Amino acid sequence: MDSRSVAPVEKNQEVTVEIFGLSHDGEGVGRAEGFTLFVQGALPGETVRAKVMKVKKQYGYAKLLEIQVPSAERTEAPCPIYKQCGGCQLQHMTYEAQLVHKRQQVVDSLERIGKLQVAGFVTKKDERAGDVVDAAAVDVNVQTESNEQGSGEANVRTENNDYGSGEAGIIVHPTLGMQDPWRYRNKAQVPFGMEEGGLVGGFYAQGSHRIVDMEACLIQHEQNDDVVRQVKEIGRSLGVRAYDETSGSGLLRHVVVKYGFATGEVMVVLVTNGDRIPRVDEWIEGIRAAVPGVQSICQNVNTARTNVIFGGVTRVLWGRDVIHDTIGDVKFAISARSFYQVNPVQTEVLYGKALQYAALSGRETVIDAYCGIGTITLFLAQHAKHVYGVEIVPEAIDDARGNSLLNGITNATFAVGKAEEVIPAWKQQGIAADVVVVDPPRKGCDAVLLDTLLAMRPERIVYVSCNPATLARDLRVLADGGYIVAEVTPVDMFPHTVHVECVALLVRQD
Ligand SMILES: C[S@@+](CC[C@H](N)C(=O)[O-])C[C@H]1O[C@@H](n2cnc3c(N)ncnc32)[C@H](O)[C@@H]1O
Repeated sequence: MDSRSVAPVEKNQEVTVEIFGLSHDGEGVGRAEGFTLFVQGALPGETVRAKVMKVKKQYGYAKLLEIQVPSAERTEAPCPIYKQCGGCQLQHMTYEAQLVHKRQQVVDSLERIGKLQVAGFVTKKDERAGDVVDAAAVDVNVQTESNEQGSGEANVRTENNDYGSGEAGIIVHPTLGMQDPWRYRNKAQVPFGMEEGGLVGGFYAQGSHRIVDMEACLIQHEQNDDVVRQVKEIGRSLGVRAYDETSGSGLLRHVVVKYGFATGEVMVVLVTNGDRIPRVDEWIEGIRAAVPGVQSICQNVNTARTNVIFGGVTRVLWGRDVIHDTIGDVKFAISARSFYQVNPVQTEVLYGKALQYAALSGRETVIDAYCGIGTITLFLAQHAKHVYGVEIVPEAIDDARGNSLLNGITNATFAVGKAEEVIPAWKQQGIAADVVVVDPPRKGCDAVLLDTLLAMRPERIVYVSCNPATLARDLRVLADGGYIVAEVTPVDMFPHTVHVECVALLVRQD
C-alpha cells in the first residue's frame, strides 16, 4: 500500500507538533494529526511548527521550523558548530534533563525489551558529584507517554544488600553525571581534507563527507584542540596534501591525539595514506616544539578505501610507543591502537560502581569477561584473591599483562579468546568464579556465555553495558536463570550525546 494514502500528513506539509518524548537518537517525538513524527532539535513538552520531510507507513520525519511553546529544559547550545557537526545531540537540553533522559532510556529498555519490573522511583538526592537534583523533579519528567515511574519507596536495599526475592523490582538509580560536563574527552580523532584555502581538519558536515574546519570542540580536552591546531599549522607550513577519498590521492587522513589527564602525557598519531612521510624530520621537530607534553609521535598507515580510521601498520616516529595515565591508583600504558575509555573522570566513577557491586572481601575468585587492556580487571585484582581476564584482541591482552606488571599486580591471569569459548573451558578446568564482571561491546553477551554463567552460578554478576537494549535482553535471560536483577546505575560517560553507560548488579537467588 502506498504510504501516502495511509498517512494523514504528506511530504513538505507544515504542521504543528506536540512533542511528548525523546527518541534514543535525541530527536523530539510527537504527533501531528495523530501521526508520529520525529523532529530533530525539539524537546518533550514543546509545541513546534515543523515541515514534514519524509513519510513512512507508521511514522515520519519533520524539520523544526519554529518553537511555539518552549520546554523549561531547553537551553542555548554553547557550541557554535553544534547544528552542523552532529557529534553531540543533546546540547540544547539542560544537563540535568539529559541525565533524567538517560535514566529513562534505561528504564524503558528494562521494561519493554527485558520485560523486567522496575521499582518505583526513589525520592532521593541525585548522586551527581557536588550538585543536587531533587529526584522528585526527575520523577515527573516522563519522557514517553507510556512510561510511568510511580512514586516509589526509599532506596535502602543498597545498604544492607538484601534484595529479597526481587519482587519489589529493579532499583534504577539516578544517572551519575559530571560536575563539569565539558572538555571531558581524552582522545581526538580528526579527519583532514582540502578546501580552497588549503588543509583543513575538523568534522564531516552532517549527511556528507565534506570536512569542515574546526578550531575547538567543547567536549574535547583543550590540550587536544591545541595539539590538533598546531599539527594543522605544521601540515600547512610543510605543504601537506590531505587524503581525498574520491580519488584516493593525498597523504594525511586523520590526526589522532591521546592525552593522559593524570600524567599530562600526549601521543600524536598521523594516519597516512602511504608509507612515506615527506620531510618527516620537520614534522617531528615541529610537533616536539609546539606540544610540550608530547611523549610519543606515531604513524599509522591506512591505504584502504574505507571509513575505518586506522590501518594495520603502526610505527613510532619519535619517543615511546605508549603514553601513561592513571585511574584511581592504577597506572595504564596506552598504545596508539588500544581501547581506553575516553572520559577518564567518569571511568573512575564507572569502575568504582562496578567494584562496589562486586562487593569483594579479598577471598573471591573473579572473572572479568571482555577485559580489554585489563582496566577493570586490575581494579578488581586489588580486592580479590585472583582475577581471570579474557579478551578477544591479542594486543589488548599484551597491554593487560604489561599493565599488571606496571602495577606490581600478581593475582591476575589473562587469556586471549572469545569469552564464550574461554570461560566454558575455564569452567571445565575447575575454575569457578564467585563474582563475574562482563563488559561486552554494544551487541551484548553471547548466548553461550550467559548459559555458562548460569551453570557456573557465581554469587554476583556485575554487568557493565554501553547499550541498554542488549543489557535488558541479557538481564532477562539471567533473571529467568535464577538471578535477581537488583540494581542498575546509569553513568554519564558521554555528556551532551545520547550515549548511556550502565552498571547492573545481579545476585544469585539461592
Ligand atoms: C566495551 S569494551 C570493554 C573493555 C574494558 N572492560 C574496558 O573498560 O576498557 C569490550 C571489549 O570486548 C572485546 N570483545 C569483543 N567481543 C569479544 C568476545 N567475544 N570475547 C571477548 N572479548 C570480546 C573488545 O575487543 C573490547 O575490548
